Amino acid sequence: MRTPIIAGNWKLNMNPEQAVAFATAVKDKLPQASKVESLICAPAVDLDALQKAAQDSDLQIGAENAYFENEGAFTGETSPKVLKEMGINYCIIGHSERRDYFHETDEDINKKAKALFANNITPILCCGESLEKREANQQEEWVVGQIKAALNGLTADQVSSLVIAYEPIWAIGTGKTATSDQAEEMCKTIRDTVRDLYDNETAENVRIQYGGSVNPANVKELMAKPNIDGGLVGGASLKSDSYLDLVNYQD
Ligand SMILES: O=C(CO)COP(=O)(O)O
Repeated sequence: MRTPIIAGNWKLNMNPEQAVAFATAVKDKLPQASKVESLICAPAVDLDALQKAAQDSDLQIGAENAYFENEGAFTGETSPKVLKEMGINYCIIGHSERRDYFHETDEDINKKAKALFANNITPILCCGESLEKREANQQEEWVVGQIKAALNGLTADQVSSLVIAYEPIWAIGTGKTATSDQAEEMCKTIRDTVRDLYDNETAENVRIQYGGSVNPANVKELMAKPNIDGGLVGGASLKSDSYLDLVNYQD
C-alpha cells in the first residue's frame, strides 16, 4: 500500500517568521503520517527555522532544490549532505521552473537524483509537458523521455522509494487544472514506464503526485484516482487553512 503524500512547494515565498507561524498553526491538526504524509518544501533560507518549529509533529520539511555535489567551489548552491545533516528527508528536483529559468537539463536532474539518494534524501522528481507539446499530442512521449533520462542508472530499490510529480506546465499557477482523467492517464503512463524499466513491484511502490492548480476543491477527486498518490501544491499551500484542507482531504 502506498501512503499518500501531499506536499507544498512554497517556491520563492515566505520568510522564516512566516514559516514558523505556518508550522505552529498546522502542526497539531495534521493527519497521522501513516495515513497521509504532510510535507512542506520551503526555500533553503527557511529550512532551519521551519525544521525546529515542526519538531515532534507530523509536519515534514523538504527542500526545493539541491546541487549534485556535497561541497566545493560552487557559489550559491545548496549541499545535499548539509540538508541531510539538518534533518531534511525530501527534496524537489527537476521542477519546470528550474528547467526553464535555470536551464537545468535531464542530465543535471539525473545527477541530482543520484546525489540525493547517496545522502539518504528522497527526491521528488518533477516532470511535465508544455502546452505546445500537449496541443501537438506529444505529451506522453515527452514525459516518458524525461522519466527515462532522470532514472538512468538508479536501482530498483531507489526507484521504489522515489516520489514522482507529474506537473503539466500549462496547469501550473494558471488555475487551469488538468482534468482528473488527464492527470490519471499520465500518472498511469509514468507507472507503466517504471514497470517497463524495472519490474512490477517497483512500479507498484513508486508514489506519483499530480501538481498544477491543486486546491481544496479538487484534491479529493484527484486523490480518488488509482494512480495518483498525492499532490505537489504551489499557491494553495501558502495559507495554513488551505493547506490543512488539502492534507485532511480524507475527512
Ligand atoms: O508548481 C507547482 C507545484 O510544484 C504547482 O503550482 P500551483 O499549485 O500554484 O499551480
